[in-house]
Amino acid sequence: MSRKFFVGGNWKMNGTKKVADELLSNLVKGPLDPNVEVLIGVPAIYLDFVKEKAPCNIYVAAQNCYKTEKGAFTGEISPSMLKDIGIDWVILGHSERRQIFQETDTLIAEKVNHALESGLSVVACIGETLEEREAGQTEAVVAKQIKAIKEKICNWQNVVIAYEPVWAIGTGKTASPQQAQDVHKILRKWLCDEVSETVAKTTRIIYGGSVTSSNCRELAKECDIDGFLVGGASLKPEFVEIINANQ
Ligand SMILES: O=C[C@H](O)COP(=O)(O)O
Repeated sequence: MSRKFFVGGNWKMNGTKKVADELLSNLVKGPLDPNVEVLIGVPAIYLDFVKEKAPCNIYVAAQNCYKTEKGAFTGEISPSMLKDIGIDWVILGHSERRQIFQETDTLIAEKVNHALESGLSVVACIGETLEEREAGQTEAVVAKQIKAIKEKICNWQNVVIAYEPVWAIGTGKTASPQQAQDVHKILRKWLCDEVSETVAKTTRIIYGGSVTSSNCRELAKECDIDGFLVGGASLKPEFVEIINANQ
């Protein structure tokens, strides 16, 4: 069962309308490998603007959403609001949400469940800190994070898992292809043992953490790395090269 390569660019809290236009024209110019699914994670305020302009081969994603449809949750946006403006994807559980905004495994799992039930597809992020890796806890940490999600959802069809070691995000310290492959393999085995063999074989597990045009090809060669979630480099012209890492 083959898994289509998936590359997301997470703009985080960056950009203006002008920058969004430039990034979109870079993607339109491409050319992009047609065998890759491409997503851009856009700040909430620009979602409508970008969705109107993005070509249909680029998924536009929110970077967060809340776990209920509506109500007194000042500052939050709901999956149904995203659907209302034509957005079909959301990134949830990013380490910046976990660390800076104190989002717990449980809250993230609830958000993933509600987003899926509302008809969104989800990039669900997990990953260990440097301290956890050095303490030999990587496997336990990612298993705990993915288990929390498993306990809340019943369908993995619209889920992409992003393994993003916190120590590699925005630091320039990419995981080596072997380090990333080791964790992706553990995650796939976990899915096989705890969910099903089919889910293990079909779910994309993408890597994030200082991916650039210089290291993407080596990472892409690993059999359990099904793509990337790219931060800083998604704001540069080299994002096209990362999308085309398999060519
Ligand atoms: O969502 C993307 C990750 O946080 C990776 O960011 P980065 O490529 O800037 O390290």
